[in-house]
Amino acid sequence: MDAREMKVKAAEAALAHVEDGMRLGIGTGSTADEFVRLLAEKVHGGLRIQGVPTSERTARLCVELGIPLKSLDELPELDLTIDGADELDADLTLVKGGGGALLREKIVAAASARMLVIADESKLVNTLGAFPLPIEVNPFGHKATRIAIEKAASRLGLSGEVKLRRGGEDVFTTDGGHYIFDASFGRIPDAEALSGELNSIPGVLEHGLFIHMASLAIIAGEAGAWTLKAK
Ligand SMILES: O=C[C@H](O)[C@H](O)[C@H](O)COP(=O)(O)O
Repeated sequence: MDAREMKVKAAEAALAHVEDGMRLGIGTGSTADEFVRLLAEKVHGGLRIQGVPTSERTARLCVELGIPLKSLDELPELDLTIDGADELDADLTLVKGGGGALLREKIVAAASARMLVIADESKLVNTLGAFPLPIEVNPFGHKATRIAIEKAASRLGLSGEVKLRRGGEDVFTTDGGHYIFDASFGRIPDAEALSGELNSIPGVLEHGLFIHMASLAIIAGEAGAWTLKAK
């Protein structure tokens, strides 16, 4: 089974958690896209849901496939969000933002009663940090913000390149018009401490560590899909 087939397996298993009438946060990325495609089939078969997309990319795919959408302002309380991750550990702490959608993803997940993560087994790690941590920042003063991020990391004994994400020739900008730094700190032994340090920097809008947000993960591997529950 290749990575794409595993993503489809995880997405299929996630569909079992979607109930008629739900207000559903819809994630971003290649795994979330597989979920959207399967969800669209259910919607065409009569399932009634209202979706809130976590990015313009997901919104476009949902519209193309006929999934009814609302904005989070129209539907500020959600039953369930289903989203992918770049990394997750056994405590269901996540690294997200590889696709640049982390701020909206975190806002939508925080507005949801439950967050369900779907991933292929390559995303499950013992310690987070092999995937560079995305940090969304205000373009204003972003160089000063980078220095503040490096200093904050060094207070925790972390170091590594903090690189401004580019999209081709240009600086990558998020749906909200912000920049992203990808921080290669290596292993993150204390995600809560790093989160606290990053959140105290004024130019940081959000970081990709999702802590105590997901209640369940569906991981797909060669042997099929299995679930991991938050402790
Ligand atoms: O910003 C993007 C999101 O956090 C994605 O959910 C994450 O990057 C995982 O994406 P994929 O399913 O493509 O690996």
